[in-house]
Amino acid sequence: MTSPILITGGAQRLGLAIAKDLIAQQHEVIITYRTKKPAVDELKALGAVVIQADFATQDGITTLISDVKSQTKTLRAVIHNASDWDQEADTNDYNQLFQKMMQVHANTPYQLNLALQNMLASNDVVSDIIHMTDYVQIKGSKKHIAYAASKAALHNLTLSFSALLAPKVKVKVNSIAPALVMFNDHDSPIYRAKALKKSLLEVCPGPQEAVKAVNYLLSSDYVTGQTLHLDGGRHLK
Ligand SMILES: NC(=O)C1=CN([C@@H]2O[C@H](COP(=O)(O)OP(=O)(O)OC[C@H]3O[C@@H](n4cnc5c(N)ncnc54)[C@H](OP(=O)(O)O)[C@@H]3O)[C@@H](O)[C@H]2O)C=CC1
Ligand SMILES: Nc1nc2c(c(=O)[nH]1)N=C([C@H](O)[C@@H](O)CO)CN2
Repeated sequence: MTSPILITGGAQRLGLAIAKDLIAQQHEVIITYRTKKPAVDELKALGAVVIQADFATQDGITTLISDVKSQTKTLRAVIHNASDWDQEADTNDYNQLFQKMMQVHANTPYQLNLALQNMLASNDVVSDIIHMTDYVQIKGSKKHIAYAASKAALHNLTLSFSALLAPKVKVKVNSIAPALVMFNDHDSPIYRAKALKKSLLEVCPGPQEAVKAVNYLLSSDYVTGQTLHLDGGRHLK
């Protein structure tokens, strides 16, 4: 019996690339999406289960948990990918910004992991939780302060849940910490040139770099409580 892999925020960019790759490997995939996009119908046509969910509210989290439980009794993995990259310059309501960042990047993975842990434990073989964090978990970010703090909190969940879910239940829990992996369409040429210079390799690898990292962690029998840094050597520059 194969158990599905749950990916939050799977309707675009890294989450979509990961979902398509896992479907191509014959995994059952469940994705959540906040805003309906053509990719949602594309994934459904490929056999994925697609669930609309906005984690901004407690009801959104609670409903998603219930929806997943109505879909399956077991899980092979949960990939916490859903994220907003918000910055302080875009608001003067810092309380709302901080709450929003913590809600999507820390509170949601925290509650989903606790609610779904038994489904992960019921999988025939070892299972995985993957937290998509960020390079800035180790150094902060002066332009995305609340975002960086929430990603650091998410990484701390990796440490706590890896200890909680082993050895009694065999669930590996790891962070994937990208730096610049995929530009946004609106990124200007000046921004792109500046961002590339921040790493040693000075490249933007694209979403397949995250796909490869996910597949490595899923294939591992011994990595847990770790961070896979996808940063092009930025930490040494
Ligand atoms: N791209 C990169 O270079 C980097 C990415 N990362 C991390 O990797 C992961 C994937 O990155 P990327 O693909 O660029 O992510 P995106 O910015 O494309 O966001 C992924 C999805 O998250 C969804 N989402 C945002 N907020 C919520 C919410 N409250 N409830 C439900 N869904 C929500 C978005 O939905 P909607 O479509 O409705 O907006 C979006 O589709 C993220 O966690 C990101 O922080 C880290 C460093 C670099
Ligand atoms: N949810 C998102 N988080 C992040 C994104 C993104 O597009 N969506 N992008 C980045 C940058 O690539 C940054 O790592 C380099 O400038 C960070 N987080």
